Amino acid sequence: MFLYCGIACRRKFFWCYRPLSTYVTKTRYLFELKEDDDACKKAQQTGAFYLFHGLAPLLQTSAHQYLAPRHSLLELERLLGKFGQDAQRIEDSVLIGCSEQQEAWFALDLGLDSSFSISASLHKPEMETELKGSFIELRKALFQLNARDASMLSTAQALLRWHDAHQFCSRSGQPTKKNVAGSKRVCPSNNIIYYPQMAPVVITLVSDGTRCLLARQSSFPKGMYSALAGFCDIGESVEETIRREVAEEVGLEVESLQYYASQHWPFPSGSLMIACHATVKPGQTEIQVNLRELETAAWFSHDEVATALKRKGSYSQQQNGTFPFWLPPKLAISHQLIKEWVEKQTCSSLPA
Ligand SMILES: NC(=O)C1=CN([C@@H]2O[C@H](COP(=O)(O)OP(=O)(O)OC[C@H]3O[C@@H](n4cnc5c(N)ncnc54)[C@H](O)[C@@H]3O)[C@@H](O)[C@H]2O)C=CC1
Ligand SMILES: [Mg+2]
Repeated sequence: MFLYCGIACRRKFFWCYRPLSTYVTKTRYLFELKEDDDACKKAQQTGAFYLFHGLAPLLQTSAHQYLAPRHSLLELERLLGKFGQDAQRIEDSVLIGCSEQQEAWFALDLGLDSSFSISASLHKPEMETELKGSFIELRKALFQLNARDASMLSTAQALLRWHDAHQFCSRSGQPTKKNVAGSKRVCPSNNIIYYPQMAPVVITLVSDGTRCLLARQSSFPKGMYSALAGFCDIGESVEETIRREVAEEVGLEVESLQYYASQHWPFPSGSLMIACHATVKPGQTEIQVNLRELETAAWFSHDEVATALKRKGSYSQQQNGTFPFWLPPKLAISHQLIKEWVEKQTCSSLPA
Protein backbone atom coordinates (compact mmCIF):
# COMPACT_ATOMS: atom_id res chain seq x y z
CA MET A 1 0.00 0.00 0.00
CA PHE A 2 1.34 3.48 -0.92
CA LEU A 3 0.49 6.26 1.48
CA TYR A 4 1.67 9.77 2.02
CA CYS A 5 3.95 10.02 4.95
CA GLY A 6 5.18 13.16 6.62
CA ILE A 7 8.72 12.99 7.96
CA ALA A 8 9.97 15.65 10.34
CA CYS A 9 13.65 16.22 9.70
CA ARG A 10 15.63 18.90 11.55
CA ARG A 11 12.81 21.43 11.64
CA LYS A 12 11.98 20.85 7.96
CA PHE A 13 8.79 18.95 7.20
CA PHE A 14 8.45 17.28 3.85
CA TRP A 15 6.21 14.73 2.20
CA CYS A 16 7.48 11.65 0.45
CA TYR A 17 5.95 8.59 -1.17
CA ARG A 18 7.16 5.37 0.28
CA PRO A 19 5.25 2.20 1.03
CA LEU A 20 4.46 1.91 4.72
CA SER A 21 5.15 -1.47 6.24
CA THR A 22 2.21 -3.60 7.40
CA TYR A 23 3.27 -2.95 10.99
CA VAL A 24 3.30 0.84 10.56
CA THR A 25 -0.06 0.78 8.74
CA LYS A 26 -1.59 -1.30 11.52
CA THR A 27 -0.15 0.93 14.23
CA ARG A 28 -1.45 4.10 12.55
CA TYR A 29 -4.88 2.48 12.18
CA LEU A 30 -5.03 1.61 15.89
CA PHE A 31 -3.91 5.16 16.74
CA GLU A 32 -6.77 6.56 14.62
CA LEU A 33 -9.31 4.30 16.34
CA LYS A 34 -8.16 5.51 19.76
CA GLU A 35 -8.39 9.16 18.73
CA ASP A 36 -11.58 9.11 16.64
CA ASP A 37 -14.80 7.77 18.22
CA ASP A 38 -16.67 7.62 14.89
CA ALA A 39 -13.87 5.64 13.21
CA CYS A 40 -13.82 3.25 16.18
CA LYS A 41 -17.61 2.74 16.06
CA LYS A 42 -17.26 1.98 12.34
CA ALA A 43 -14.49 -0.51 13.09
CA GLN A 44 -16.85 -2.36 15.46
CA GLN A 45 -19.13 -3.15 12.47
CA THR A 46 -16.44 -5.34 10.89
CA GLY A 47 -14.56 -6.14 14.09
CA ALA A 48 -14.45 -9.17 16.38
CA PHE A 49 -15.16 -9.40 20.10
CA TYR A 50 -13.50 -11.45 22.86
CA LEU A 51 -15.95 -12.08 25.71
CA PHE A 52 -15.35 -12.06 29.46
CA HIS A 53 -17.51 -12.59 32.53
CA GLY A 54 -16.33 -11.05 35.81
CA LEU A 55 -12.87 -10.62 34.18
CA ALA A 56 -12.65 -14.34 33.29
CA PRO A 57 -12.22 -14.88 29.52
CA LEU A 58 -14.52 -17.12 27.47
CA LEU A 59 -12.45 -20.14 26.39
CA GLN A 60 -12.99 -23.32 24.45
CA THR A 61 -10.92 -26.47 24.86
CA SER A 62 -9.03 -28.01 21.96
CA ALA A 63 -6.36 -30.72 22.29
CA HIS A 64 -5.17 -29.84 25.85
CA GLN A 65 -5.06 -26.16 24.92
CA TYR A 66 -7.47 -23.32 25.45
CA LEU A 67 -8.65 -21.24 22.51
CA ALA A 68 -10.25 -17.81 22.80
CA PRO A 69 -13.22 -17.56 20.39
CA ARG A 70 -14.12 -14.24 18.77
CA HIS A 71 -17.62 -13.06 17.84
CA SER A 72 -18.73 -10.61 15.14
CA LEU A 73 -20.86 -7.60 16.08
CA LEU A 74 -23.92 -9.28 14.56
CA GLU A 75 -23.40 -12.44 16.60
CA LEU A 76 -22.79 -10.37 19.70
CA GLU A 77 -26.03 -8.41 19.25
CA ARG A 78 -27.94 -11.68 18.84
CA LEU A 79 -26.29 -13.12 21.97
CA LEU A 80 -26.99 -10.01 24.05
CA GLY A 81 -30.66 -10.22 23.02
CA LYS A 82 -30.74 -13.86 24.09
CA PHE A 83 -29.03 -13.00 27.42
CA GLY A 84 -31.58 -10.27 28.09
CA GLN A 85 -28.94 -7.56 27.87
CA ASP A 86 -29.26 -4.24 26.06
CA ALA A 87 -27.28 -3.98 22.78
CA GLN A 88 -26.04 -0.62 24.17
CA ARG A 89 -23.81 -2.71 26.42
CA ILE A 90 -21.44 -2.94 23.44
CA GLU A 91 -20.44 0.62 24.39
CA ASP A 92 -18.59 -0.93 27.36
CA SER A 93 -16.22 -2.79 25.02
CA VAL A 94 -12.55 -1.83 24.73
CA LEU A 95 -10.20 -1.93 21.74
CA ILE A 96 -7.32 -4.36 22.26
CA GLY A 97 -5.68 -4.70 18.84
CA CYS A 98 -6.25 -5.53 15.19
CA SER A 99 -5.22 -8.03 12.54
CA GLU A 100 -2.85 -7.23 9.68
CA GLN A 101 -5.96 -6.90 7.50
CA GLN A 102 -7.25 -4.25 9.93
CA GLU A 103 -9.98 -6.28 11.55
CA ALA A 104 -10.27 -4.49 14.90
CA TRP A 105 -10.45 -6.63 18.03
CA PHE A 106 -12.46 -5.64 21.08
CA ALA A 107 -13.15 -7.14 24.51
CA LEU A 108 -16.44 -6.98 26.40
CA ASP A 109 -17.25 -8.19 29.90
CA LEU A 110 -20.79 -9.57 30.18
CA GLY A 111 -20.61 -9.96 33.94
CA LEU A 112 -19.34 -6.63 35.28
CA ASP A 113 -21.85 -4.03 36.46
CA SER A 114 -22.59 -1.75 33.60
CA SER A 115 -24.27 1.61 33.14
CA PHE A 116 -26.78 -0.33 31.03
CA SER A 117 -29.54 -2.37 32.63
CA ILE A 118 -28.83 -6.07 33.05
CA SER A 119 -31.94 -6.81 35.08
CA ALA A 120 -33.12 -9.52 32.67
CA SER A 121 -29.68 -11.07 32.18
CA LEU A 122 -29.10 -14.81 32.06
CA HIS A 123 -26.86 -16.48 34.62
CA LYS A 124 -23.28 -17.41 33.75
CA PRO A 125 -23.84 -21.19 33.25
CA GLU A 126 -26.63 -20.52 30.75
CA MET A 127 -24.42 -18.05 28.88
CA GLU A 128 -21.62 -20.64 28.78
CA THR A 129 -23.96 -23.23 27.25
CA GLU A 130 -25.07 -20.77 24.57
CA LEU A 131 -21.46 -19.73 23.89
CA LYS A 132 -20.18 -23.35 23.79
CA GLY A 133 -17.34 -22.50 26.16
CA SER A 134 -16.51 -21.61 29.76
CA PHE A 135 -15.44 -18.43 31.51
CA ILE A 136 -12.14 -19.51 33.08
CA GLU A 137 -9.97 -17.45 35.44
CA LEU A 138 -6.99 -16.12 33.46
CA ARG A 139 -4.59 -17.22 36.21
CA LYS A 140 -5.64 -20.84 35.62
CA ALA A 141 -5.71 -20.67 31.82
CA LEU A 142 -2.76 -18.41 30.92
CA PHE A 143 -0.18 -21.16 30.51
CA GLN A 144 -2.43 -23.27 28.30
CA LEU A 145 -3.01 -20.53 25.74
CA ASN A 146 -0.93 -19.83 22.65
CA ALA A 147 1.33 -16.76 22.96
CA ARG A 148 -0.96 -14.51 20.88
CA ASP A 149 -4.15 -15.32 22.82
CA ALA A 150 -2.26 -15.07 26.14
CA SER A 151 -1.06 -11.59 25.22
CA MET A 152 -4.47 -10.42 23.87
CA LEU A 153 -6.39 -11.71 26.88
CA SER A 154 -3.86 -10.27 29.35
CA THR A 155 -4.19 -6.83 27.74
CA ALA A 156 -7.98 -7.15 27.58
CA GLN A 157 -8.31 -8.19 31.20
CA ALA A 158 -6.06 -5.38 32.46
CA LEU A 159 -7.99 -2.79 30.44
CA LEU A 160 -11.43 -4.10 31.46
CA ARG A 161 -10.33 -4.15 35.11
CA TRP A 162 -9.04 -0.60 34.89
CA HIS A 163 -12.33 0.68 33.42
CA ASP A 164 -14.35 -1.16 36.05
CA ALA A 165 -12.27 0.49 38.80
CA HIS A 166 -12.36 4.01 37.33
CA GLN A 167 -16.08 4.61 36.87
CA PHE A 168 -15.95 7.81 38.96
CA CYS A 169 -13.80 10.95 38.97
CA SER A 170 -11.64 10.99 42.11
CA ARG A 171 -11.93 14.80 42.28
CA SER A 172 -15.62 15.51 41.50
CA GLY A 173 -17.12 12.12 42.40
CA GLN A 174 -19.11 12.29 39.13
CA PRO A 175 -19.33 9.29 36.73
CA THR A 176 -16.53 9.33 34.12
CA LYS A 177 -17.18 8.53 30.46
CA LYS A 178 -14.98 6.28 28.37
CA ASN A 179 -14.11 7.05 24.75
CA VAL A 180 -15.27 4.38 22.28
CA ALA A 181 -11.86 2.63 22.13
CA GLY A 182 -11.50 2.67 25.91
CA SER A 183 -8.06 4.31 25.77
CA LYS A 184 -9.19 6.96 28.29
CA ARG A 185 -12.04 8.15 30.54
CA VAL A 186 -13.09 11.77 30.97
CA CYS A 187 -14.98 13.49 33.78
CA PRO A 188 -17.66 15.60 32.02
CA SER A 189 -17.85 18.08 34.93
CA ASN A 190 -14.17 19.15 34.97
CA ASN A 191 -12.65 17.54 31.82
CA ILE A 192 -10.02 15.62 33.82
CA ILE A 193 -8.74 12.80 31.60
CA TYR A 194 -7.85 9.43 33.14
CA TYR A 195 -5.57 7.08 31.20
CA PRO A 196 -5.19 3.33 31.87
CA GLN A 197 -2.24 2.67 34.17
CA MET A 198 0.01 -0.25 34.95
CA ALA A 199 2.51 -0.78 37.75
CA PRO A 200 6.22 -1.15 36.86
CA VAL A 201 7.84 -4.18 38.50
CA VAL A 202 11.50 -5.22 38.31
CA ILE A 203 12.45 -8.86 38.16
CA THR A 204 16.12 -9.52 38.79
CA LEU A 205 18.24 -12.62 38.41
CA VAL A 206 21.15 -12.13 40.79
CA SER A 207 24.33 -14.06 40.03
CA ASP A 208 27.67 -14.39 41.84
CA GLY A 209 29.45 -15.36 38.62
CA THR A 210 28.83 -19.10 38.81
CA ARG A 211 25.55 -19.50 40.70
CA CYS A 212 22.21 -17.70 40.54
CA LEU A 213 19.91 -16.69 43.35
CA LEU A 214 16.32 -17.92 43.32
CA ALA A 215 13.61 -17.44 45.90
CA ARG A 216 10.08 -18.45 46.75
CA GLN A 217 7.12 -16.77 48.40
CA SER A 218 4.78 -18.92 50.48
CA SER A 219 2.03 -18.19 47.91
CA PHE A 220 4.03 -19.90 45.10
CA PRO A 221 3.08 -23.46 44.07
CA LYS A 222 5.08 -25.99 46.11
CA GLY A 223 8.65 -26.44 44.86
CA MET A 224 8.61 -23.45 42.48
CA TYR A 225 11.40 -20.86 42.72
CA SER A 226 11.73 -17.63 40.73
CA ALA A 227 13.96 -14.58 40.34
CA LEU A 228 13.48 -11.68 42.81
CA ALA A 229 10.60 -9.37 41.93
CA GLY A 230 9.39 -6.07 43.34
CA PHE A 231 7.19 -3.09 42.54
CA CYS A 232 8.91 0.23 41.74
CA ASP A 233 8.29 2.89 44.38
CA ILE A 234 7.31 6.38 43.26
CA GLY A 235 10.39 8.41 42.37
CA GLU A 236 12.67 5.42 41.79
CA SER A 237 14.62 4.53 38.66
CA VAL A 238 14.73 0.87 37.60
CA GLU A 239 18.33 0.72 38.87
CA GLU A 240 17.29 2.04 42.29
CA THR A 241 14.39 -0.41 42.57
CA ILE A 242 16.70 -3.33 41.78
CA ARG A 243 19.25 -2.22 44.41
CA ARG A 244 16.51 -1.71 47.01
CA GLU A 245 14.58 -4.93 46.30
CA VAL A 246 17.70 -7.12 46.39
CA ALA A 247 18.82 -5.47 49.64
CA GLU A 248 15.31 -5.69 51.16
CA GLU A 249 14.57 -9.28 50.21
CA VAL A 250 17.93 -11.09 50.55
CA GLY A 251 20.27 -8.57 52.24
CA LEU A 252 22.78 -8.32 49.37
CA GLU A 253 24.28 -5.38 47.48
CA VAL A 254 24.06 -5.37 43.71
CA GLU A 255 27.29 -4.43 41.96
CA SER A 256 26.30 -4.31 38.27
CA LEU A 257 23.16 -4.87 36.29
CA GLN A 258 22.11 -5.44 32.71
CA TYR A 259 18.66 -4.99 31.14
CA TYR A 260 17.29 -8.16 29.53
CA ALA A 261 13.65 -7.67 28.34
CA SER A 262 10.17 -6.67 29.50
CA GLN A 263 6.72 -8.22 29.54
CA HIS A 264 3.18 -7.14 30.33
CA TRP A 265 1.89 -9.24 33.21
CA PRO A 266 -1.83 -9.28 34.05
CA PHE A 267 -1.42 -10.00 37.79
CA PRO A 268 -2.22 -8.61 40.29
CA SER A 269 -3.82 -5.88 38.16
CA GLY A 270 -1.61 -5.14 35.17
CA SER A 271 2.16 -4.79 35.65
CA LEU A 272 5.07 -4.02 33.36
CA MET A 273 7.72 -6.59 34.28
CA ILE A 274 11.24 -5.20 33.62
CA ALA A 275 13.70 -8.08 33.67
CA CYS A 276 17.42 -7.60 34.43
CA HIS A 277 20.51 -9.60 35.26
CA ALA A 278 22.54 -8.41 38.24
CA THR A 279 25.77 -9.44 39.94
CA VAL A 280 26.73 -9.05 43.59
CA LYS A 281 30.04 -7.92 45.04
CA PRO A 282 32.60 -10.76 45.08
CA GLY A 283 32.77 -12.52 48.42
CA GLN A 284 29.53 -10.91 49.59
CA THR A 285 27.12 -13.72 48.91
CA GLU A 286 25.69 -14.57 52.30
CA ILE A 287 21.91 -14.47 51.99
CA GLN A 288 19.80 -12.98 54.76
CA VAL A 289 16.20 -13.71 53.84
CA ASN A 290 13.55 -11.15 54.76
CA LEU A 291 10.87 -13.52 56.02
CA ARG A 292 8.17 -10.86 55.73
CA GLU A 293 8.65 -11.00 51.94
CA LEU A 294 10.00 -14.45 51.14
CA GLU A 295 9.67 -18.00 52.42
CA THR A 296 13.22 -18.87 51.40
CA ALA A 297 16.05 -18.00 48.98
CA ALA A 298 19.17 -19.90 47.92
CA TRP A 299 22.05 -20.04 45.44
CA PHE A 300 21.66 -22.62 42.66
CA SER A 301 24.35 -24.04 40.38
CA HIS A 302 24.20 -23.97 36.59
CA ASP A 303 23.47 -27.72 36.45
CA GLU A 304 20.67 -27.57 39.02
CA VAL A 305 18.99 -24.74 37.13
CA ALA A 306 19.52 -26.33 33.68
CA THR A 307 17.87 -29.55 34.92
CA ALA A 308 14.97 -27.66 36.51
CA LEU A 309 14.34 -25.72 33.28
CA LYS A 310 13.59 -29.00 31.53
CA ARG A 311 11.14 -30.04 34.26
CA LYS A 312 7.46 -29.30 33.74
CA GLY A 313 5.53 -27.75 36.64
CA SER A 314 4.52 -30.36 39.17
CA TYR A 315 2.87 -30.19 42.54
CA SER A 316 3.34 -33.89 43.28
CA GLN A 317 5.07 -34.64 46.54
CA GLN A 318 8.11 -36.93 46.39
CA GLN A 319 8.43 -40.04 48.56
CA ASN A 320 10.62 -38.19 51.09
CA GLY A 321 7.83 -35.60 51.52
CA THR A 322 9.57 -32.79 49.60
CA PHE A 323 8.52 -31.22 46.31
CA PRO A 324 10.79 -31.20 43.21
CA PHE A 325 12.58 -27.93 42.44
CA TRP A 326 10.99 -26.34 39.35
CA LEU A 327 10.87 -22.96 37.63
CA PRO A 328 8.08 -20.71 36.27
CA PRO A 329 6.52 -21.76 32.94
CA LYS A 330 7.96 -20.71 29.55
CA LEU A 331 5.52 -17.83 29.04
CA ALA A 332 6.69 -16.02 32.20
CA ILE A 333 9.57 -13.59 31.71
CA SER A 334 11.28 -15.06 34.79
CA HIS A 335 11.62 -18.36 32.87
CA GLN A 336 13.18 -16.59 29.89
CA LEU A 337 15.53 -14.60 32.13
CA ILE A 338 16.72 -17.75 33.92
CA LYS A 339 17.07 -19.59 30.58
CA GLU A 340 19.26 -16.81 29.19
CA TRP A 341 21.52 -16.99 32.24
CA VAL A 342 21.90 -20.78 31.79
CA GLU A 343 22.74 -20.35 28.10
CA LYS A 344 25.32 -17.64 28.82
CA GLN A 345 26.94 -19.79 31.50
CA THR A 346 27.03 -22.76 29.11
CA CYS A 347 28.76 -20.64 26.43
CA SER A 348 31.29 -19.15 28.84
CA SER A 349 32.26 -22.62 30.16
CA LEU A 350 32.89 -24.06 26.66
CA PRO A 351 36.58 -24.33 25.68
CA ALA A 352 37.66 -21.54 23.28
N1 LIG B 1 5.99 -12.73 34.96
C1 LIG B 1 6.87 -13.25 35.81
O1 LIG B 1 7.79 -13.97 35.39
C2 LIG B 1 6.79 -12.93 37.29
C3 LIG B 1 5.89 -12.01 37.74
N2 LIG B 1 5.87 -11.64 39.07
C4 LIG B 1 4.91 -10.60 39.46
O2 LIG B 1 5.63 -9.54 40.08
C5 LIG B 1 4.79 -8.93 41.02
C6 LIG B 1 5.62 -8.28 42.10
O3 LIG B 1 6.39 -9.22 42.82
P1 LIG B 1 6.38 -9.23 44.42
O4 LIG B 1 7.57 -10.00 44.86
O5 LIG B 1 5.05 -9.70 44.90
O6 LIG B 1 6.52 -7.67 44.76
P2 LIG B 1 7.15 -6.95 46.08
O7 LIG B 1 8.40 -7.61 46.47
O8 LIG B 1 7.17 -5.48 45.77
O9 LIG B 1 6.11 -7.25 47.24
C7 LIG B 1 4.72 -7.15 47.10
C8 LIG B 1 4.19 -6.11 48.08
O10 LIG B 1 4.51 -4.82 47.60
C9 LIG B 1 3.50 -3.89 47.95
N3 LIG B 1 3.18 -3.11 46.74
C10 LIG B 1 3.79 -1.95 46.40
N4 LIG B 1 3.27 -1.46 45.26
C11 LIG B 1 2.33 -2.30 44.85
C12 LIG B 1 1.45 -2.32 43.71
N5 LIG B 1 1.46 -1.36 42.78
N6 LIG B 1 0.60 -3.37 43.58
C13 LIG B 1 0.59 -4.35 44.51
N7 LIG B 1 1.39 -4.39 45.60
C14 LIG B 1 2.25 -3.37 45.77
C15 LIG B 1 2.37 -4.69 48.57
O11 LIG B 1 2.47 -4.54 49.96
C16 LIG B 1 2.67 -6.13 48.20
O12 LIG B 1 2.26 -7.05 49.17
C17 LIG B 1 3.86 -10.04 41.53
O13 LIG B 1 2.57 -9.51 41.65
C18 LIG B 1 3.92 -11.12 40.48
O14 LIG B 1 2.66 -11.30 39.84
C19 LIG B 1 6.73 -12.18 39.99
C20 LIG B 1 7.63 -13.15 39.59
C21 LIG B 1 7.70 -13.64 38.23
MG1 LIG C 1 9.26 -9.48 45.92
